[in-house]
Amino acid sequence: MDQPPSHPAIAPPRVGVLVVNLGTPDAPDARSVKRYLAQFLSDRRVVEIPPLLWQPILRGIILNTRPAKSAHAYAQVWGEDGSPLAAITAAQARELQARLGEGVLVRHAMRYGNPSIPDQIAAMKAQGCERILFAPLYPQYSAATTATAVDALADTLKAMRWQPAMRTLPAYHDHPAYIAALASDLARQIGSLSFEPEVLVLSFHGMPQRTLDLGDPYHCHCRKTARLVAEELSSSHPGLRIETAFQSRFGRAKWLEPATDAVLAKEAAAGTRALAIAAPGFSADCLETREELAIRGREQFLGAGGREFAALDCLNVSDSGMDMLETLMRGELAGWI
Ligand SMILES: C=CC1=C(C)c2cc3[nH]c(cc4nc(cc5[nH]c(cc1n2)c(C)c5CCC(=O)O)C(CCC(=O)O)=C4C)c(C)c3C=C
Ligand SMILES: [Fe+2]
Ligand SMILES: [Fe+2]
Repeated sequence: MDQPPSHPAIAPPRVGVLVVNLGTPDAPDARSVKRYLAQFLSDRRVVEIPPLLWQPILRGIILNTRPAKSAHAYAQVWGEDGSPLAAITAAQARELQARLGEGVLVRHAMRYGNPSIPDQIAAMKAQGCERILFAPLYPQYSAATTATAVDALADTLKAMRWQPAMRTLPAYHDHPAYIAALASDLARQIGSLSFEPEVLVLSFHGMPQRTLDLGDPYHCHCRKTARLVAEELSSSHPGLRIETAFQSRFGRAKWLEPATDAVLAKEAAAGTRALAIAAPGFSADCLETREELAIRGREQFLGAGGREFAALDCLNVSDSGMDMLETLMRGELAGWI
């Protein structure tokens, strides 16, 4: 029988992967932070207060006070390659590109700030991507993170005549590859500490309690991640107690509890001397891990009587972290590559 004709001259449609994270200011100064916070905190998925009430508070108070304070915090963690969140997200995209090979174009975008989602989708389309996997790197789904990133994608597509076909990466809070990556990376980091922690605190970014009451799955996703990681770690570290907490409270409303700073103070007061803290909900180290946990968390714990403290790294571009991201992306790209 004749072989079916091959068409070497016709290149297959190019597939793209756009990894997305929250975003960060362009520079650690009050002006840049103000621009970033104005965009971030005007997002109605993030602050669910009617704009007629919220915008005067935001423009009249918050944007006149917070940028200077936050810029000081950013300056403490800013590296030679800029904001840790930006540098690590870019590195994750480069590493994924190397792993997925030439048939797939990998880029990164930020929900707030740069590089923006519309700019990156347009650039990928211009480079021939007719199919794009949109991958917000939030393991736990929330409307304030995952949904708003997908909203920005939808707005982008709405303005395009010739849209690429899209898939979005689902939450992966209980994906076996994610749990295994966390358990092995945390075990590796704990094993290389100069002390043995009595407690490992798993600190997730907080959300208003109201979002849980309204049906946002974020809190349940965080709890499930913590339970699964604790189960995996219990075999390698049977004596290690694991606690879950929620950090970064913003505003006056009630947020998810227990609050990380309260847990650190309570542990020290109860006699815990050696403690490690990790932030499994952040795929890249950022202000909230390097400043809030590693600097202020340390001060809180040691100031309340603790002796040994370690803030562990996020998965970032570790081998286990990148193995996990490659597994997730290949799973979603099935049938496309
Ligand atoms: C990982 C998930 C995140 C959730 C959920 C989240 C909710 C959330 N955040 C704020 C307010 C702020 N967050 C800020 C920084 C920040 N938040 C996340 C992630 C989540 N936020 C990250 C990765 C970062 C770090 C960004 C960086 O540049 O490194 C900030 C800015 C910093 C500051 O001024 O403190 C604010 C403000 C709300 C209100 C919210 C839930 C509704
Ligand atoms: Fe946040
Ligand atoms: Fe914070």
